[in-house]
Amino acid sequence: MSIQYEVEQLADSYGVTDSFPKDFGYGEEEADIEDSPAPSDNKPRILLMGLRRSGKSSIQKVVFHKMSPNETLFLESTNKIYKDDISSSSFVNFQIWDFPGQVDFFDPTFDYEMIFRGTGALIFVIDAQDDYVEALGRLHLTVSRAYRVNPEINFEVFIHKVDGLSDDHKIETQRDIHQRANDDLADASLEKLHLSFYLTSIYDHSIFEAFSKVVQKLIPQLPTLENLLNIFISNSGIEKAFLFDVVSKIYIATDSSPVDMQSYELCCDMIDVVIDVSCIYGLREDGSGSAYDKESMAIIKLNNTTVLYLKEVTKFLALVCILREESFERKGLIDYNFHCFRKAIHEVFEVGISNQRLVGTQAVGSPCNKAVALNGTPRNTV
Ligand SMILES: Nc1nc2c(ncn2[C@@H]2O[C@H](COP(=O)(O)OP(=O)(O)OP(=O)(O)O)[C@@H](O)[C@H]2O)c(=O)[nH]1
Repeated sequence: MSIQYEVEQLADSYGVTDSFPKDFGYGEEEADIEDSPAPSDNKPRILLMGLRRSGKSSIQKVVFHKMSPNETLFLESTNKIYKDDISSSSFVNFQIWDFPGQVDFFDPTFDYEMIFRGTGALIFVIDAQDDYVEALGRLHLTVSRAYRVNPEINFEVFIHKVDGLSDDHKIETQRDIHQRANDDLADASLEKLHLSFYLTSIYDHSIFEAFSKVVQKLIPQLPTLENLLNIFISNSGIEKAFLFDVVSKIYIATDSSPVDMQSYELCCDMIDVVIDVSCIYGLREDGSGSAYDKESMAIIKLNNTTVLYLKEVTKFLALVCILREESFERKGLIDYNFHCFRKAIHEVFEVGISNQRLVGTQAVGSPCNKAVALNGTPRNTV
């Protein structure tokens, strides 16, 4: 049971003391106070850009609005910037701006400096099933403009719709796009501008994985979360643990062992099952109540001696673990360690929230604005 000590040490390193309030209710007023720390337009943003029909709106709808991939076939073309504030339902307190296909940087009504200044990440979507030469030109123009305004932005390139490509074709497309995009940057003496590439599709979990990585880069507490997860799993005999944003199923942190897609998919499926069952049988007779609350927990034993263990951490976050049946015999220890882990997570975000308040007066576009504000644990004090 050494975890408690180590967890407390970590929390202490964040300046947490025992006198911190420990009531983490889910009352509506509490949520209101923390959910609206700034006027919505000032929230850090993630931009979705790319050519027409590359799949931007589909990505946003599938990841954050539970739209089924097939329904995206009927999405209409976006013709103005669509600002989606997901902070009321998600841990990550940011806005996603979905741009219409062609953004004209020379249009005087388009204030791109203002937009890029408050941006944490710019996702550029390239349709891998289409000829991507034009998209590469657009990518270069967009990232070079954005970089000049705000070099702190994370530039992420989604090579999208790869469900239609064979495995060899996927690798070849990624290599080619990577090479050409970086050559264009080198020609413009922009070697310092770093692009990250992901192969994505809305028809599998790759889009959630890619979005997880994009969001993780914007979470300042990530190293602490990873440390806490490492301590938790090594003291509990757990093989893999993910900290999930329940609503979007993006994982905001995991322990440092490598992520394999199958484990991630298994945990995503578990969240779906738990929420679906809870929606059907967990609400009160008059339909009130919540499908996910403090009591939410589930254990699923698979027929291959694997156990899945899910528990609520905060209003928006759940811990989902994969472990062997033998390790689950020490369930008491796991539950106790989880209790310490949960407490530490709350404390980490308490500190995050108080720090946010301190820097809250800083202007949009200042370096600290790159990190997204987080919907940690709502509290009743301002
Ligand atoms: N095969 C496949 N099709 C996709 C994928 N993502 C999106 N699509 C399809 O691509 C088409 C265009 O998607 P949209 O999301 O409307 O594209 P957009 O980039 O928002 O388009 P604009 O609003 O015109 O800029 C739709 O028919 C989607 O169903 C994917 O991962 N795989």
